[in-house]
Amino acid sequence: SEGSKARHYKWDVEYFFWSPDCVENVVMGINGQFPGPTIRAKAGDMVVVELTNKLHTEGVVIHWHGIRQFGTPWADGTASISQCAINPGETFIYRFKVDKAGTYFYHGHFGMQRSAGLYGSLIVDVEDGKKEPFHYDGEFDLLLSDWWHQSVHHQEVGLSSKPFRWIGEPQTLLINGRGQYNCSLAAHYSNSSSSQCRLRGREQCAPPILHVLPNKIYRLRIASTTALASLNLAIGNHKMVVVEADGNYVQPFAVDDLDIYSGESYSVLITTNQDPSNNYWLSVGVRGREPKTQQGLTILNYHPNSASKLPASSPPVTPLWNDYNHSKSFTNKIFASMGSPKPPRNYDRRITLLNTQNKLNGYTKWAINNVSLTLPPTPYLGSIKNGLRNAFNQENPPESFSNDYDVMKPPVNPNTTTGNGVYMLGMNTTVDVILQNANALSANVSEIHPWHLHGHDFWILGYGEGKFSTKDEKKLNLKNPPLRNTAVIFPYGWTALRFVADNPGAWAFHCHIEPHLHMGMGVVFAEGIQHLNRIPLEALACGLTGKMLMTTNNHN
Ligand SMILES: O=C1O[C@H]([C@@H](O)CO)C(O)=C1O
Repeated sequence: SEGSKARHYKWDVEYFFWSPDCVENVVMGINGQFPGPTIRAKAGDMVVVELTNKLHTEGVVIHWHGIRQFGTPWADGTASISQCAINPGETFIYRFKVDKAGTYFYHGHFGMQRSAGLYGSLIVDVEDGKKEPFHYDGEFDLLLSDWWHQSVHHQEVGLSSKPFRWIGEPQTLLINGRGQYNCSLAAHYSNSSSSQCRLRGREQCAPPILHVLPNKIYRLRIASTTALASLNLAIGNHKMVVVEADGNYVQPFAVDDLDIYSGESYSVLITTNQDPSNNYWLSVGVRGREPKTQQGLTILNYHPNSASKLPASSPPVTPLWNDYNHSKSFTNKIFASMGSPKPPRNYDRRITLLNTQNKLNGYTKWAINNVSLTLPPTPYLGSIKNGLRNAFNQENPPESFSNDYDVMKPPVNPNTTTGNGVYMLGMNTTVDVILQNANALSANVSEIHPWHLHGHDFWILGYGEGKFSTKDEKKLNLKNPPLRNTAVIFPYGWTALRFVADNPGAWAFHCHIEPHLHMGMGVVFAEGIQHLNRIPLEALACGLTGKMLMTTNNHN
């Protein structure tokens, strides 16, 4: 359309010293900023990011989470899948269209670089002349994350050591990259041992205050790029009306608190109609795992109160970590808004993916249908396009798992295998995925896993308990299922998804918990790569010699 334009960014990715939680550490940031700069564009715009790798000894890529990359699969920013990691000193230009208004973010997608701090917000406004289907007077973007004091290198080595060393729970929860480790903003209200923070407000770890006027409506765009934590967000005295999820409008519904899993985003509307002589807490707490991390806090500051005026009551209490009924009741309120695209009535192929924690020669892994993903050195996009059959396992990974597998018990035989095969999907076919959760290695443990799909949105047709069976099919929602790019599986449960394989490319589908992906918890889908005319050489070959050799050997 006429108003669409290119939004140009020039970014350097580098490590620098920073104090995200008042403790100095090393972060991976962009142009000296942590989190990285916010991208703000309008639907229909072209985003162009000229990314230079200023790390000393590591490659890097950036994934634009929630952007489907129609026609530009090489810009999806997944190392080994859509491109070679960008070498130190090299510049790669990401060029892609943002075709749908919504709340998105971007993050590293090589090793565990997202955990190192490589992330930022990506907000797409409606195109000129169009309106959002709701009104608001102001907006805040809240990017939630979790933070460890141990370096990501240390974490990666621990996870792939024998015996396995788990990363543990985060030290601090961050809101827009800011949290407090050695003090609490709300110590005043509790009899805990932590001391009251004495922030002057200019520190890197000072909370991002939400300055509001009374009797207005604000849109909070909330996205979670946590490495591990499932979160619950609440604002004292204020209801939130959920209007958007993962860049798709939903039927508005009001809640007191909101569960958000890594990889998800929401927009909520709040009305500042409470006693204007007070300020109010915004709290973020851990759910789904036994919390060992203090709530993340900031303040909703009513004008003209001072931002340092403490609220009259203590921060909202996060629901119990294992109150899964609370989580499910929130999830079950999310439906597509009227006028949203509806799913096809039938599917062409159903893939059932069993999620298990396993062992491999004494190492701890996560496996999908007993295959733990290890990415090959050659990006799939190039090896599939060029028919390089030695680049990865050519057999189709398993479509399902054995009928007699008991999802309620630890695996009888915990030994798994590694693999790097690809689910080749027929172009424009309708694919159903049943994500099946199961018991982990220890008895009576089954964890939450948020699954994120690249290159597509999917419809969430339903959630259920225990093992998915054919009688569950009749209960699937084909009427108004929400479109999303991330869906959670609850402990011992299943989640049913449907999408149309209509976007030529190689697409990751994986657990968005960073250490779980590192341990193999993902699969790769590919469709229609033969329909792509030309893949930019710089995505598939590194350095000038790589490009030169690609050109001379390219017989396509
Ligand atoms: O992958 C994981 O490993 C640990 C635990 O299962 C073993 O220490 C944990 O909580 C995970 O999510």
